[in-house]
Amino acid sequence: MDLDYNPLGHNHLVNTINNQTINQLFEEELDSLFLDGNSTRFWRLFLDHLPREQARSGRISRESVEKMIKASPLKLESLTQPTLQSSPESHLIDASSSLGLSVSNKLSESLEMDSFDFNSVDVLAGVKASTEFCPFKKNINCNPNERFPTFDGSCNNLMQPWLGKTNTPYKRYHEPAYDDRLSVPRIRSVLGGELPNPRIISRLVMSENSDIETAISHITAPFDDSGRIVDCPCNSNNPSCMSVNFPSNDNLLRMSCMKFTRSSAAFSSFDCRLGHREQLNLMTSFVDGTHIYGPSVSRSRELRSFQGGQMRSSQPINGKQYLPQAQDGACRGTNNQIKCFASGEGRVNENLALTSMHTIFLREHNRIASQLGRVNPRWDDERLFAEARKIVIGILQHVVYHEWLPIIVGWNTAAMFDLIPLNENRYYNGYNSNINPSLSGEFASAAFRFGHTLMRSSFRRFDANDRETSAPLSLFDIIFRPAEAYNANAGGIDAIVMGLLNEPSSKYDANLAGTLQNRLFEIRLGDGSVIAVDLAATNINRGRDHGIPSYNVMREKCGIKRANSFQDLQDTISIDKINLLAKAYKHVDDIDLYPGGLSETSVNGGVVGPTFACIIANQFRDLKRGDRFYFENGPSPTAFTLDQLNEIKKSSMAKLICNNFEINKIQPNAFMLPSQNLNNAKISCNWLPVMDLTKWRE
Ligand code: HEM
Ligand SMILES: [Ca+2]
Repeated sequence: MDLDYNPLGHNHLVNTINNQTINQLFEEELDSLFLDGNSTRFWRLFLDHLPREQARSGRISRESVEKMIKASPLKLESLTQPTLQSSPESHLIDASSSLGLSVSNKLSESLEMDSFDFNSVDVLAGVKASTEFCPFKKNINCNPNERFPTFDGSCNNLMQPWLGKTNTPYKRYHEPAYDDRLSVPRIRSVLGGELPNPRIISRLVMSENSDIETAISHITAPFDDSGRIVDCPCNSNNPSCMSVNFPSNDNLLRMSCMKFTRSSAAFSSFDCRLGHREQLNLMTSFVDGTHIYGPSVSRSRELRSFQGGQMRSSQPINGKQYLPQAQDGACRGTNNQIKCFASGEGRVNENLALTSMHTIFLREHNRIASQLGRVNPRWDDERLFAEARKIVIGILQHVVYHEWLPIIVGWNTAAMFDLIPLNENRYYNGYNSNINPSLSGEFASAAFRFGHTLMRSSFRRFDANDRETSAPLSLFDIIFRPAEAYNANAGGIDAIVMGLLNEPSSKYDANLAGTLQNRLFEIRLGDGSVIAVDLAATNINRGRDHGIPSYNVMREKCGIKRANSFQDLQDTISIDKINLLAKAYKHVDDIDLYPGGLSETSVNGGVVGPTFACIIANQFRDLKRGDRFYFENGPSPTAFTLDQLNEIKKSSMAKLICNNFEINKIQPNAFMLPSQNLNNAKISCNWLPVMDLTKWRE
């Protein structure tokens, strides 16, 4: 089922609202919003930094604004994503977008709109904030012949160069479900009263169960995406805070409440139309290796060695190539001896399994750059780096579309959604500049978080000959704790990768590992009290914060019959799980998308259930058709030659691991467990096709 949502329907009524009125409203809101003197000044400084037609008196430089931001009383560090720092740019967008939301509220009041009437939100969407209050930079100059994608994703789409760029709003597959249609989180039950507390849902529906998948290797789990959060104290009245109260009899996590900060606000469109609150994607949306190379030119430069096209690396144990060590330690329990790792993505130390995925791609980049250097001895560092990056992005896309997605959404869905790469000697001609490649809220805030249920609570480690090197690691011990990467006797990162290959993932279900539900980012205080995060409750709360539609709404959007009762869910959810949902929720329409989707039975031949498969498949189709640099595109001056494309199509996750680890035998499909029968039995690495880089000789 194709998902489509166009927020701009009826905007003829807007003609009554002219630019001057809008500007005046923005000015008034600016003055009234931040009553205490300091913050008024603070936000004014932000807004002064916006592109203005008339210079404001007392205007200050960008550097001063950045200094102000650094010194600001806002705490940028977040509890749930300690390494994600918001940039001045995203603060700016938050500030002006919040202003836009207040103006939207004022306008709907003054025009006596009924904010529950969908048309009135449409009317707002027809009104644009004037450029001085619109933070998105629109005058991006692109070079259409540039062969390499930008680091921040801009200029991928030459007609709308900001599509898919860092610091741009998410899109939606369905209209948002905010309680006031604009920005108030979805917390109202359809029966009146409040939706059930996310922690209670988490405990009733999502508590740990240790079932494992029988076919899927643990290596499916560590793929990650984007986002941001600011810190928020419990029970705060600040409208940005949405703490989750904990029941006093909670025996798994004794805490009065879980802190939770709403994601920053963003205008939902680049021309800053008023209307619903949107969220901001800090990373590019494309499958473009941002996690390897960083989301900006400056970050990419920090990660490069500037010799032979190589990325910086370290060799802490046994001469093995590791990610470079980070200067600042955001890792828990880190002291001077135990260094965190650095990569293109702040969350690289989140857990060691994720760190190990980053390590695979770092090694592959450097291996390819070295080989290219031998093929083209005249290429300088810059050229080698850029070409190796382009190849690595191609390999990443090939692995994701050819091997990984068909396992996640099932081969049939993948084929139906045009996700499967073509056979060799053919270019793909499905690129369409009208497709918006941005990530959708339903995808990022619910469906793609399915990975959380695949995480197991322990990780075994093996050497190249499948002998266990050391005792298993607990998930708890590897979250922001890189110490075991440096344990040479246990085989370091390499042994963790071998473990992921040989061990099943946790089952696809509504249950999350106990560490994720009750002990994530746990801090024990001197007085014996505990602060921790429940990731299940967080995901539910995040969905409400973002106005993500309920499970039933998205089910229907995906072409599955809308359920009128809990019993009606039987077409996608087994009875025992329906019973759990019915215990937690009063009405079938109340079920949040995240636990609803995770309760579904997996699609045939896939991991996720039908609703998440639909959201994920739509998203990856948009990411393919909307990506001018999608590796199979061509022929064009920016594309691979057919010979080169054929080489990229030889790549596989298994070969990536063979290329970069001491390993003799591996299952050809690394995302599936090795089998005894011929399907996926381990074979010698030498039997896997080898990419021939001489096809890049110039
Ligand atoms: C030990 C493993 C993992 C941990 C500890 C972890 C933790 C987290 C946390 C704390 C958040 C932010 C929640 C919020 O405040 O809204 C998050 C978001 C997310 N996670 Fe994970 N995660 C893990 C693995 C995964 C995996 C394997 C996947 C996917 C395959 C995944 C996909 C996502 C996505 C898509 C988001 C939303 C990002 C955004 O839009 O901001 N995570 N995760
Ligand atoms: Ca599970």
